[in-house]
Amino acid sequence: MTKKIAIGGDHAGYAYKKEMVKKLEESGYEVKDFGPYTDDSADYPDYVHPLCEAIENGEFHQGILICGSGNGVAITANKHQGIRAALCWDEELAALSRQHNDANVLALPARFIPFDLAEKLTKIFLTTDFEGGRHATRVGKIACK
Ligand SMILES: O=C(CO)[C@H](O)[C@H](O)[C@H](O)COP(=O)(O)O
Repeated sequence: MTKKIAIGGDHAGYAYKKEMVKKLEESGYEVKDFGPYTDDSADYPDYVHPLCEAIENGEFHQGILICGSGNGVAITANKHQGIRAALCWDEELAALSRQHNDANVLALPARFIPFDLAEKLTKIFLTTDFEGGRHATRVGKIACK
C-alpha cells in the first residue's frame, strides 16, 4: 500500500517543501501539497488547518509541516484533537516522536536546519514505528476531556 503524505507550511518553509515533495515522490510516497504555492508572505494557519482536517478524516497517513521556526505550524496543528505534531530538529527527536508519542505530523524549522537534515528527519519520521505499551497508555490520555 502506498503511504499517503500531506505536506504544507508557509512562505518560510516554501523552498524546503518544494524540494521535499520531489524527494518524497521519488521515494514512492503519494504526496498532496496543501500549499502555499509561492514564497509570498503567507499565514500558516490557512494551510495547516485543512491539512490536519484531511489527516483526521483518514485521507492521509501522516503530515509534514514546514515553517520558519516550526513553532507556528506545530502550535496550530496541535489544536486538532486527532493530531500529534512534533517539532523536531535532530534525528533522535524525530525517532522518539514516533516511538514514544505516535506523532502523526512532523514540524520542521526551515530557518534553523539545513535541508539535508530536514530530509533525514522526514525519512526517520515516516519509517519509525510507534512502540505502544506504556506509551500507548500515555498517548491515550492526551485528549482533553
Ligand atoms: O517561524 C514561525 C514562528 O512560529 C512562523 O511559523 C513563520 O514561519 C514566521 O513567523 C514567518 O516570519 P516572517 O517574518 O513573516 O517571514
